[in-house]
Amino acid sequence: MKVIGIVDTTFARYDMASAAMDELEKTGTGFIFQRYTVPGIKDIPVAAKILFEDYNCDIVMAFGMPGPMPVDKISAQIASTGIMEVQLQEKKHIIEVFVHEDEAMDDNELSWLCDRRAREHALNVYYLLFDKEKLTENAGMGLRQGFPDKGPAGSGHKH
Ligand SMILES: Cc1nc2c(=O)[nH]c(=O)nc-2n(C[C@H](O)[C@H](O)[C@H](O)CO)c1C
Repeated sequence: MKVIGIVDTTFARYDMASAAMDELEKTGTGFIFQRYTVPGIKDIPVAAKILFEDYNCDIVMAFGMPGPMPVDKISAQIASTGIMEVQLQEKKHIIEVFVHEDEAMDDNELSWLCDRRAREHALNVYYLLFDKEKLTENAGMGLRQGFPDKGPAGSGHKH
């Protein structure tokens, strides 16, 4: 039985964690969740570390929403750096699912984007845990989580 850690924030304006857990439950079995909600993105790294060390998580999904102000962008950079550090310390993945509030033009698009990105990254987590070859099949395919995929570049050059 694998343990999937879920960290999310009260700062975010959409419940991405519930969307991801719903998607994972539709996709397969063989895992349980440990959820840990913190105030904001800078609180995520230590929450993820606690989930790995005290709750035996095998992988963590980290959901956060940086706001639109320069101070929020700096907070996102700090949070990401901390998340990287925890991944290297623990030798385990943290899939960072951040939606910047200014990626969307209005609240409707924001909620749509959050839901899509959370669900698509939930599938990535499932594959990382149970079916790694599935991701290799899609290597170089220009996949995006949320907005439409970009697809592979060109068709002329083959290795
Ligand atoms: C400026 C700022 N911006 C954000 C943000 O854009 N998104 C977010 O989730 N949290 C933000 N926070 C809160 C911090 O991440 C953190 O929760 C507090 O500093 C308490 O440790 C802060 C302080």
